[in-house]
Amino acid sequence: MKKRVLVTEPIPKSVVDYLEAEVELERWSHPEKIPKGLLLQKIPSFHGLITFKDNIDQEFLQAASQLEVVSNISVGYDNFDIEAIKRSKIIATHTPYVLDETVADLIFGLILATARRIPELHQYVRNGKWSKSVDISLFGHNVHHKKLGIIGMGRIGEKVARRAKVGFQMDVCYYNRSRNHKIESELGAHYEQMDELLKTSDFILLMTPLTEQTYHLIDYEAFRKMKRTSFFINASRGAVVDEAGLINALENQLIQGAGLDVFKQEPIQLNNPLLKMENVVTLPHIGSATAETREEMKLFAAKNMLQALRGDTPDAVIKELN
Ligand SMILES: NC(=O)C1=CN([C@@H]2O[C@H](COP(=O)(O)OP(=O)(O)OC[C@H]3O[C@@H](n4cnc5c(N)ncnc54)[C@H](OP(=O)(O)O)[C@@H]3O)[C@@H](O)[C@H]2O)C=CC1
Ligand SMILES: O=CC(=O)O
Repeated sequence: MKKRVLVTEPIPKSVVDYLEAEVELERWSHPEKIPKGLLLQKIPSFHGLITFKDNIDQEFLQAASQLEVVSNISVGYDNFDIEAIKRSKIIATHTPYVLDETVADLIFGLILATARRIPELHQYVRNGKWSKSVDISLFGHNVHHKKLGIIGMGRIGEKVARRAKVGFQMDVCYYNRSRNHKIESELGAHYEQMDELLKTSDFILLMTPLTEQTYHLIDYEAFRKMKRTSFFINASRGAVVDEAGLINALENQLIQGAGLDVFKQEPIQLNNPLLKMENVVTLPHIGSATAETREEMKLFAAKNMLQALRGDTPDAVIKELN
């Protein structure tokens, strides 16, 4: 008898066909997330779950009596309670590498949009304000040859560093808990302690995972150390920043602007003060959201699932569970 897999995110036909060759599939294909109650009701009859952002917590795991594998369609897995999964012996996988270039492209888009004020000027043209040469008060700032500080120089950070060094001749420094010797020797990016990076960078990119250690890693005190002319970019997870501290820092002009793909609460609430600030560019968590890359991520998640259900080691088991 075929094993049963539940997929709670829309997937393309190619991935459906790939999975159905080996397993019996049930799909939740609505644009809105599956309600938690319904997921808990359904999950006892499944061996596998392919998910995008469902919370895989203790309550879910208790209900998932036959579950063997949970496969996340994303590289970040802060929606997983890793300690609870360890105790359950369920295999958990994610989708690293396939999205790195795409997310790095988006991050450069955010850097450029923020420094060159692209959304604001786009609106200026559309609102019919372009009647003479653009006033100096609307000029942006250079990106090329500036200093980029990356907090979290991992797979995606490296791709951003490459773009910054090769395409924009930027001075790139980074902070991690451990040294990334490859990026130092290949690109000449240099390691700096966090304080030094905060004090000297023109652009500060946050690219760590969200963990207990990184929760509110950047708070008001961190913004106080940054240059008043600096731009803060976050494409990691909203909770790696203390969002109230960021709002405060922007209101007090401790930094010049921010480019944000991720927020404390997603979707963002419309009364969030960040949405009223001209010097803040906001995106709806779309780092990996191109048609090509999302399809590749879904295929990768499906491969991880089938490998695990066959008893093989999946290509991308979450490292704490390896
Ligand atoms: N906006 C979007 O759409 C997307 C967001 N993301 C987010 O980006 C994150 C990073 O992805 P990826 O590059 O693949 O991950 P990696 O694991 O490859 O890189 C993460 C880096 O963060 C560093 N890091 C981890 N913990 C700390 C810490 N406490 N202090 C300082 N540095 C730390 C790690 O170095 P070390 O261990 O040496 O400290 C590592 O270099 C994902 O977890 C996800 O949350 C990912 C894809 C798309
Ligand atoms: O945020 C997206 C991810 O892949 O992580």
